[in-house]
Amino acid sequence: MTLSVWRYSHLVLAVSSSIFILLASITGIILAFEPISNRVQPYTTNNLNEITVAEIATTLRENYTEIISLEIDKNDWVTASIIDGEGNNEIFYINPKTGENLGKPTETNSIFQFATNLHRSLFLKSIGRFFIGLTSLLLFLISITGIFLIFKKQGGFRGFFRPIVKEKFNPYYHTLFGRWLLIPILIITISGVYLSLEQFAIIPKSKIVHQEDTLFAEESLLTLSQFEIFNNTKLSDVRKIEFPFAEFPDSYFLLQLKNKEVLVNQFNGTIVSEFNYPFTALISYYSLILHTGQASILWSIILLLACIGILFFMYSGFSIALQRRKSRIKNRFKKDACEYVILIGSENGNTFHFANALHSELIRLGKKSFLAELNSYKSYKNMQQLVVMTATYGKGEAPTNAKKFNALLQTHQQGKPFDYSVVGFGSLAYPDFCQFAYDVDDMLQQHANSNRLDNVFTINNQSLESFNQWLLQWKDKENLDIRLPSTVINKKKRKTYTFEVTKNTKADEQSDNTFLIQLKVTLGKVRFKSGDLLSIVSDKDHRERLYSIGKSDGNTILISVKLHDKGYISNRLNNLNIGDKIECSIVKNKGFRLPKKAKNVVLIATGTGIGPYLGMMHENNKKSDLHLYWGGRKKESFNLYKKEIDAQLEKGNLVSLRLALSQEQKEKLYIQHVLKEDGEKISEILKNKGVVMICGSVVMQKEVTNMLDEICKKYLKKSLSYYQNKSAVLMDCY
Ligand SMILES: Cc1cc2nc3c(=O)[nH]c(=O)nc-3n(C[C@H](O)[C@H](O)[C@H](O)COP(=O)(O)O)c2cc1C
Repeated sequence: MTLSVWRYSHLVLAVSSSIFILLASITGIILAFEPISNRVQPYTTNNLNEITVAEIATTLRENYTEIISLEIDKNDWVTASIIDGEGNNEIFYINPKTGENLGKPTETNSIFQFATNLHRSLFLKSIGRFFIGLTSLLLFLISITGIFLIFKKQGGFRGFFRPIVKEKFNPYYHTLFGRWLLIPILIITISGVYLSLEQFAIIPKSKIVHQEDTLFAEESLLTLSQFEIFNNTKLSDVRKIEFPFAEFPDSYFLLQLKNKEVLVNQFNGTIVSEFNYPFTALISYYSLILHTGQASILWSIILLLACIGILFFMYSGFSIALQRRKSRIKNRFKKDACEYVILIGSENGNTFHFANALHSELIRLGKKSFLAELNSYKSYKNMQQLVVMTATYGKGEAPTNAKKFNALLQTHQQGKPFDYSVVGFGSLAYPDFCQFAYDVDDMLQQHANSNRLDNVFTINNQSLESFNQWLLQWKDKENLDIRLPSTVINKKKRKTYTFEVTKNTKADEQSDNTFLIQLKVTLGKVRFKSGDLLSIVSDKDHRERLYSIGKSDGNTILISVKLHDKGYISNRLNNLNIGDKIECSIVKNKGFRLPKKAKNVVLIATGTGIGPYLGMMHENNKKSDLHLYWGGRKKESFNLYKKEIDAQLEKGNLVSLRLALSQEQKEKLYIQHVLKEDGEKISEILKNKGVVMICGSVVMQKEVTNMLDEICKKYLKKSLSYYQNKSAVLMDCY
């Protein structure tokens, strides 16, 4: 079954039952407090497993003249029903150890009564009960479809417990909490359905008929404390004890235990009849206990969390669905009238956001642009430019709305030649980064009349900065004055801090136009770790630039920057002098931190990608063995970092260093070549639970991951994705 069918069922079930689920969860939250509040009542006893039936029966006989019954409810409160000296029936809680009267049972708190009625029947008697039962069933089906969605998301059955890639808040926590609360929710729903079926007598309640002994044995008078069955039975196993109503041989003790009922001769304690409850009665008993959370505070807390979780799932689920709905397409012109065609491949709607931005800019510039999903690919009579923007899902597969593209491409031909560009949206956290974009590029290359304008451009984590980079290069080729609309730029505001420059090496003093700048926050404390990102927003075009940071002495930030001629922010940073101030914010990047547990870590970087590693070496107080591979152009290129690296080598914070200096010999030597030479060592590290980290450009990342894949296949007989799935390969590339 396809992803969309599961997703559609999940959503339809949720929408159709949302009001009832809402009511059931809110009342469920209130009711979860009932067993918790009951537990703190003075009648609650925690030692029922230390008291035998013989002890309590003897105590009661000593204290009261006539006893009718003794009952232990789901809160472990013990109630005695007796006839007093004046012949009145009295019911009260007792201390099971001493038999002391602890007071009369009080009415259930009115809030709990109200919530119980609403939860059970919506105050609508049978009809309400029916809807509540149905809601349980629907919630059960929602959970089942949810399980399949998690399988799909995590790349199969085995991936169920794998770490979830952290994307946006709602999808991430919807999946994470979904996994945690799955079992309690399944238990709530199955027990709810069972109790409803029983209410409507679809599952019959079992009746017990004892086969009584007709000999009515009266001989061998024993005291209650001598009854074997009474001595062998603890109160924790008892639900109710009915005492004999008269001193006749055909009047027995009736012991209702958790799993059976026993008739006991009142004179000698022999078992007259014993009846194990049928399976249905046990299920009924445990359904009630599990559904209400009585009998265990821990379980009632879990139920409480599950009900809160259900409310969160409703909120996050609907907002995910809304986000997808936002990806509606609005076209002003007919498809055959347009010179620009933008085709989208998207699962969760984010790619639409970018495609819409380009589409509206083209319209603003008076161009005729047509927007469509990849699955609606047709022939476009006047198309001159095709832009495909697509996400990748699963194991490098097409998103749902792009699955048919390949087939459609074979069916629909384009009459005129056209240029095309492919922009891949993906995440480096997945083994097959933007794979579907590369596949689309291959498909289009085979297509008659197509002319590829540029290589596939990949965008990690919906980076606005990368999208803008692509837009700049594309608009130059198209000679268009495109600007990113503010709806795209102002996605979210981050908390900013004022930083002061404490060191700046300046680009003109180094080869390769790179420099190292050190910043310290001026006021308050800002928390960050090496590998996090520093965000600087340009006051000119309001675009955000992100730099990987290293954490250095005294909570200072260290970044390595390449100066670009036209780069506004890199020029601004380069021109800063010691003592100058700059406003920046910190973006947490938890997926790219120095691993706490790995004994060996391989650090791979080219150029300024070394920045976070400078901090990581500094932070390496657990003394993992760090092995650095760095790629640059010349010997002098490394001078900027040499002093610091030598110091770290000396301290033992860095164990080995290998440089790949491309222009220092006749044949170009790149970082992947050096990695190949050290293939065996790297494979040993991966095999022994070590971690490989990669930081730098996406181009380098592609070469390096290809080489690592080769190494893994050669030495470990496994592909790199095996280690990526185990979070043994961390990447931060741009
Ligand atoms: C379940 C799941 C699987 C993904 N698989 C990949 C993948 O294999 N390769 C990749 O580059 N990105 C992968 N991604 C990242 C998405 O392609 C990326 O976040 C994209 O920007 C989402 O765009 P959309 O919201 O338009 O669907 C995956 C994301 C999710 C949630």
